Amino acid sequence: MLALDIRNLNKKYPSFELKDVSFQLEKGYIMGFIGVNGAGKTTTIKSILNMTHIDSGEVHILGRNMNEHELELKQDIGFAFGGIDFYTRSKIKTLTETIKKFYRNWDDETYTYYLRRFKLDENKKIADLSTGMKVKYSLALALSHGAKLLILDEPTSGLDPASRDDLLDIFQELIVGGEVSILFSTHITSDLEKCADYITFIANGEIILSCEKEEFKESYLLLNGSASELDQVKDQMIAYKTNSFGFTGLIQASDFDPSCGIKSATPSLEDVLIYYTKKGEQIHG
Ligand SMILES: Nc1ncnc2c1ncn2[C@@H]1O[C@H](COP(=O)(O)OP(=O)(O)OP(=O)(O)O)[C@@H](O)[C@H]1O
Repeated sequence: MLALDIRNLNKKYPSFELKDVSFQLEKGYIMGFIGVNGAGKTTTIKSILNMTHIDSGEVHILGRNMNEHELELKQDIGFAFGGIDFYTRSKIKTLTETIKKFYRNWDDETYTYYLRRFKLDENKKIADLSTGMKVKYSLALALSHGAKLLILDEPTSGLDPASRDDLLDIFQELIVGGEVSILFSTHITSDLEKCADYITFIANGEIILSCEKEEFKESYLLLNGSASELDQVKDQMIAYKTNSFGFTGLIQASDFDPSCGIKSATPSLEDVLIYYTKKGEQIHG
């Protein structure tokens, strides 16, 4: 069963456009949503959650149409956009009392567990929390009402390395059993190396590739060659940089003929992001 099924989302801003965005997330898995600044991650996430008007397209969550079943579905979705920046003069305790009333399956025990795990003091005011603490508080809320689908926009970006590692452990704990699915956007590719099952990559409002993580990496090759070998592959490469030894660049695996003798290796996710960003340009290293 699909936890998330997004079909042909289109949305136009004056200077940006989501173009036919489609991807699917199988129930019980973690999907990392990657792309550079301004690629359209937040716009896609807001479109999924009906927080922005879309021009066309359909979103199905846990088998139901989001437009037709938004209120029920929001009970099953935990979402977080960075930290909380409203009711900043309230204490955590007071804000939680208000928010929990919206959720049928709110669980005080789970909430207390995450407050402890994130070392959050309920008596602190929102305004007095650090950026990372605000992120942790919004995650504690998202995790405490039995959500079956978590949609998190850059959940790890304000966190220190130990907290980030802990959060990735929590993600992995949550999907055990196959009932919970997670979509999270990030720039931190090491987070994805650690815990994503699937990768969806967006650039300029278009989905470039959405598939299982290893398949994603194997779709590309990192080439290392001498200056004289560059001419053989230059036109097929996504991007490359030259140095005193020759060149390094990214190519679609299907565009590469291994018999040409140029050294190739599977790239890291970071390599794919970096070179794709420079698509069409030549980087002088
Ligand atoms: N309300 C809006 N009105 C007009 N343009 C917008 C609006 N919201 C976003 N945009 C534009 O849409 C583009 C995509 O923005 P979006 O926030 O979706 O990117 P992102 O991939 O989440 O980037 P980042 O990694 O920086 O958060 C940007 O060029 C942005 O300026």
